[in-house]
Amino acid sequence: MTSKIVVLISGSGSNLQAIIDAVKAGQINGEICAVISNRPDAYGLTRAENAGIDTLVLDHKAFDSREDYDAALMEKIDAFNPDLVVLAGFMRILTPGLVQNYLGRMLNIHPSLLPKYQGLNTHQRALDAKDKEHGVSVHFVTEELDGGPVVLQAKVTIESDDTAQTLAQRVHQQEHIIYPLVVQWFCEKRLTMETDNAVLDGQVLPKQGATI
Ligand SMILES: Nc1nc2c(c(=O)[nH]1)N[C@@H](CN(C=O)c1ccc(C(=O)N[C@@H](CCC(=O)O)C(=O)O)cc1)CN2
Ligand SMILES: NCC(=O)N[C@@H]1O[C@H](COP(=O)([O-])[O-])[C@@H](O)[C@H]1O
Repeated sequence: MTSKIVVLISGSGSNLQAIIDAVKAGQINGEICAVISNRPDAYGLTRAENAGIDTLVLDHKAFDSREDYDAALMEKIDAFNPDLVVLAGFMRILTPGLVQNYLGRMLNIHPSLLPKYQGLNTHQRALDAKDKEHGVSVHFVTEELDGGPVVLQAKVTIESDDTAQTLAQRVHQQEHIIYPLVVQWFCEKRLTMETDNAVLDGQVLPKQGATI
């Protein structure tokens, strides 16, 4: 049975593109039913249109409150009755009501080695802290911002001449490898969220997720 996927974006959509490519290549047994953006200018919308995927813009600026926005967003998402909701650079903090509705079937990709650097501006924060390594985490979405069970991480070494831009570029490369893999695990029904844990092939994953 092909899994139905709705992807939420806010920007360039390079992670969306990686997932589109993996579906097209048969790596992911799923169908991207729709791509929804909170920003009308997101290039990811063009990527979706080029792939023949339905797109929808739900501009958060058109709503009076976060709750009103999320209620409208839920209505749009549920119209596709997805098995999985993928946040691919979706830059809105989601309210508890929406998160509960998709608990265990909503994934996010975050550009840090969680639990380090939840929130924004992660690359510069890692540089400012003079960290030796950085990376990316794919996790289930819970009410706690970037606090959900981690499924998989990938690491990159921070070089002495790195800027936030050069670091982000190397992190992106890892993102495009691990996100399609995690989506594939979910679509193969190998990956679940049980209480506060990510479980792969029946095994509870460690705090930092699986290692590939
Ligand atoms: N309840 C949750 N909502 C979201 C999660 C989550 O784990 N739980 N993950 C984030 C994704 N994210 C980082 O990975 C993230 C996105 C947005 C923000 C943020 O501060 N957004 C601001 C607006 C910023 C902007 O428009 O540029 C806001 O919503 O006011 C922090 C982290 C997705 N949501
Ligand atoms: N807090 C969420 C966050 O910062 N997510 C990050 O936004 C970028 C989206 O790129 P993309 O639009 O090219 O996929 C990615 O680097 C992702 O890790």
